[in-house]
This record gives sequence, structure tokens and C-alpha cells, in this order.
Amino acid sequence: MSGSETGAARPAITSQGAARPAINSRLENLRNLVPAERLGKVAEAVALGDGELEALGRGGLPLALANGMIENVIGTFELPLGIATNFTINGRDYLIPMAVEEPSVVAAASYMARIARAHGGFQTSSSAPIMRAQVQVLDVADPHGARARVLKDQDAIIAAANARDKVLISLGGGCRGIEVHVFDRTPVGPMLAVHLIVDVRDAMGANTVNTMAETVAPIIERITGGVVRLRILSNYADLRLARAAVTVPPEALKTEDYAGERIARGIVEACAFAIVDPYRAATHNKGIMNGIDPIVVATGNDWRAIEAGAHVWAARSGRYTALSNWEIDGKGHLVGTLEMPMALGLVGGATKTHPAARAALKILGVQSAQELAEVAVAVGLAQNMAALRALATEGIQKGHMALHARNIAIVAGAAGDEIETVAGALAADHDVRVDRAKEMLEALRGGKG
Ligand SMILES: CC(C)(COP(=O)([O-])OP(=O)([O-])OC[C@H]1O[C@@H](n2cnc3c(N)ncnc32)[C@H](O)[C@@H]1OP(=O)([O-])[O-])[C@@H](O)C(=O)NCCC(=O)NCCSC(=O)C[C@@](C)(O)CC(=O)[O-]
Ligand SMILES: NC(=O)C1=CN([C@@H]2O[C@H](COP(=O)(O)OP(=O)(O)OC[C@H]3O[C@@H](n4cnc5c(N)ncnc54)[C@H](OP(=O)(O)O)[C@@H]3O)[C@@H](O)[C@H]2O)C=CC1
Repeated sequence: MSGSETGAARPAITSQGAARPAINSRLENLRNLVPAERLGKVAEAVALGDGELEALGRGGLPLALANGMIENVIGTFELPLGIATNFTINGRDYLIPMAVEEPSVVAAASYMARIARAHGGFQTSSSAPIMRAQVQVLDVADPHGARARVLKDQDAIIAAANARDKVLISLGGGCRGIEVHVFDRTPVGPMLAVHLIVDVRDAMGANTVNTMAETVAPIIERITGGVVRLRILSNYADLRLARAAVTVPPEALKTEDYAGERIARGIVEACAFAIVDPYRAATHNKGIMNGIDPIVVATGNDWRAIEAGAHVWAARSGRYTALSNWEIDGKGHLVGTLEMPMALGLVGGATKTHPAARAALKILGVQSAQELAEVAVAVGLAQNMAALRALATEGIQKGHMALHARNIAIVAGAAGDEIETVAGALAADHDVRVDRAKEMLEALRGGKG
């Protein structure tokens, strides 16, 4: 990992998280219950209140609220919300709410978390929640001279930016500094990008920094003698990094068919493929985002922003590559690491307006946006580990298609108890196809009739 320069700013997750009583994320047999029973178990584990239970039980978002969130609302669109179990992060157990349409994602994360928890779980860290806003300046005669003038007057710009958001300042956030990037040649002539470097505390921060950028634009025009056009945050949140690491001995990975050393080596080899080949890296990173996006969605955060930040970070060297690293340490243990931008909020956006998002945050029990970011990358790393383990051994279809079989059964027309019966038969036959499911369904119904 390369982010140690910002690591010093990280407040200890354990001290921030201390407000929530410890839970046990193992929740054995959750998979064998029906949804209402699962909700009961989770509610008991994290002490959900009536409001949260109601929000999760009834689907989360009343139409009247939805109508206030976006434009031209005609209804709501639901996704399954699953709970990944077994997570231990920095010595603390977490239940992970995941809103996602893809089968096997929740199971895969829970599986790797189960392996990791016996070996200390995931270790995480993060930098302070610092975002950048950009102010684009055109028509500057002397861009380098203008840069020098902006930096000389940066205290006045910072003061003007901070005058706009008293709440943020009272919480210890605010504009911390200025950077000026000069582009000598662009299709429209020389250009400056003045960056406001802002600590947004527990917000994702887009609106916060956009307001600041618009506020300081006239001052920047005056100082540079240029014309300001764009005033907007950058989704390349390279100053807001979260990191996760996991170490497991090879014997923890072994299965009936594969030795642990073979699996660990296979994971390292799979990662090497993604490091050198962008075609593979895109899929490798999609697997990481399989873990992260469902948390982003469940907590009402902006997943487009997280995706944008992830992929520009993956290409920061000029070549798109793997976000994670897998290696074998001196003791022969498998070591996985992931570091990436993670601009998540506990306030702002839909985090407070969406009742199910509030319930998801309660389930997570996180005390700060930084803690949420660290949990998200830990789950991303677990998901990556699960996919690479499967790919390097039996292949993805065995586990994934067995769980996807339920979707196929539904597409074929199965309902109620038929879904599990047809899905089980499809998986047992290793032939997960809709036409096959239809045949099975006909036979099942014919048998009953
Ligand atoms: C799917 C598994 C976990 C099965 O694996 P398995 O060996 O059949 O699982 P198991 O039945 O032995 O159970 C092991 C643990 O997994 C969990 N688990 C297992 N099943 C369930 C379930 N039904 N409901 C809830 N949890 C489940 C659960 O934690 C369980 O422990 P337990 O608590 O029972 O002691 C495994 O095959 C796997 O991890 N596969 C990888 C799946 C994956 O990566 N899916 C993502 C979609 S594919 C994709 O989009 C990404 C990709 C692959 O392209 C990325 C890339 O290329 O890098
Ligand atoms: N390119 C992009 O990614 C863009 C994204 N967006 C959208 O912007 C939204 C996120 O913006 P964001 O600024 O986070 O949201 P908000 O403006 O809704 O919330 C941030 C505000 O909440 C208040 N606040 C209260 N408690 C805290 C706390 N503990 N820490 C920090 N702030 C606190 C602050 O001041 P106060 O109370 O004074 O408001 C702060 O300005 C998302 O919906 C996103 O989709 C918008 C434009 C572009």
C-alpha cells in the first residue's frame, strides 16, 4: 500500500466505535431462516428500534418521501437487502447490510469473513475526510504568475470559503488549503484549476465543497484576472483514502479438493494477471466493487461517485490496474491489501432521508464517515478474495450459478416453494438454464396435478 503519507490523520476506529456495544457477527444458520426470522436475529443483535424494523419490513421508502427525493417520481424501485455475517474489523464485529441484485455476493463476503475472523479479521485505516473542489479559470494572461498570486492570497480565499459553512467549522471541518494546477496548453488556451482542499467531516461533501467553490469564485477572478467557469468537486478523492488488509495462513483456505498453499498461490497468480492486464483488471475491480457498492447503496450514499473515484484511482499511474494486492508473506501466509478513495457520508444525500438507509447505518453501528469507509474497503477486499479463490480453483460458476439458480427458477415461472425445489434440482444437475427450469417446473406441477 502506498498511502502511509496520509495515514497519520486517522482517528482510531476503536475509540470512535466504542459508543456501540460489542456484537457477535457470526450469526450461525442465518442462511437457513426465512427473511422475517433473519430480521429478528439482526434486530436482536444490534438493538434495532420499531421505526427501523418497520422501515426494513415494509420495503424502506414511502412514496411521499421518494417524491421529495428526485423529480417526476412514479413509484419506488426495490432491491434485496442482505446481511453479510462474520466480519471482524480492527477487533470489532460488524454485520454488513448489502443492497444488491446479484446472487452469491452476500454469501461470498460472509464466507471469506468467516475464514478471516479466525485469524484476526480485517485491519483497516484511513486518511481524514478531505475532498477537493475545483475552480476552473480561463483567459489568464500569465497562468504561472496567477498561480503565485492565488497561493500568496490563499488565507483570504480559505477564510471566505469557511465563512459559508458554520456547522462544518463547528464540527472541526472546513477548507484547509489551496492547490493551483496550471495547464499551459488546452484546446481553449492556458487554464488554471484552483483546488479547495476541504475537510468535510461526516458528509460525502459534494454540496459542501460546491458551495465553497461558488463562494470563492469572484475572489479568484479578481486575483487571477481571468474568468471562472466550472466550480465543482472532484470525484477523484485521492486525499480521502481507506485501506484494508487481511492475513490468513494457507491451511485456513484448504477445501476437500484443494490444498491451502495451492489456493493461496492461485489467488496471488490471479491478482498478478489483473496487475498486468487492464482487461482482467476491470473484472477484478468489478469483483471488489461487488462488495463496496451494495454498502454504498444500502446506506443511501452516491455510488456513482464511489465508482468514479475507484476507477480513476486504478488508473492513476497512467495504466489501469488492479485496486488490490495479494502476496505470500515470509511465513507463507496469504496477505491481501486494498487502498482506494472512499467518499462516503453519514449525513447528507439520502443517508438521513431514506428510512432503510438509516436502518442500515444502525445495523453497521459506525460512528463516523471514516469508520464507514474502512468497513466498505474491508468488505471489498473480502469479496475480491472470494472471487479469486473461486476463480483459481473450481471456477466461478459452481458457487455463483448454484445461487443464481433461484433467479432462473423465478424467470421460468416458479413461485413459492417451487423456487427452492427447482433451484436445488438445477444446481444438483449443474445445468442452470431457463429452458431446463421450465421442464422441471412442468414436471413438478404435472406430478402435483
Ligand atoms: C458462493 C460461495 C460462498 C459458496 O461456497 P460453498 O463452499 O458452497 O459455501 P458453504 O456452503 O461451504 O458455506 C461457506 C460459508 O459461505 C457463506 N454462505 C454460503 N452459502 C450461503 C448462502 N446461501 N447464504 C448465506 N451465506 C452463505 C456462509 O458464511 C457459509 O458459512 P456458514 O455460516 O454456513 O458456516 C462460494 O462459491 C464463493 O465465494 N464464490 C464466489 C462468488 C462470487 O464471487 N460472487 C460474485 C459474483 S461473480 C462476479 O461478478 C465477480 C467476478 C467473479 O467476475 C470478479 C472477478 O472476476 O474477480
Ligand atoms: N459529482 C458529485 O459527486 C456530486 C454529488 N452531489 C450530491 O451531493 C450529495 C452529498 O453532498 P453533501 O455535501 O455530503 O451533503 P449535504 O449538503 O446534504 O450535507 C452536508 C452538510 O451537512 C451538515 N452537517 C451536519 N452534520 C455534519 C457532520 N457531522 N459532518 C459534515 N457535515 C455535517 C453540514 O452543514 P450544514 O448543516 O450547514 O448544511 C454540511 O455542509 C449527494 O447527494 C451527492 O449525490 C452533488 C453534486 C455533484
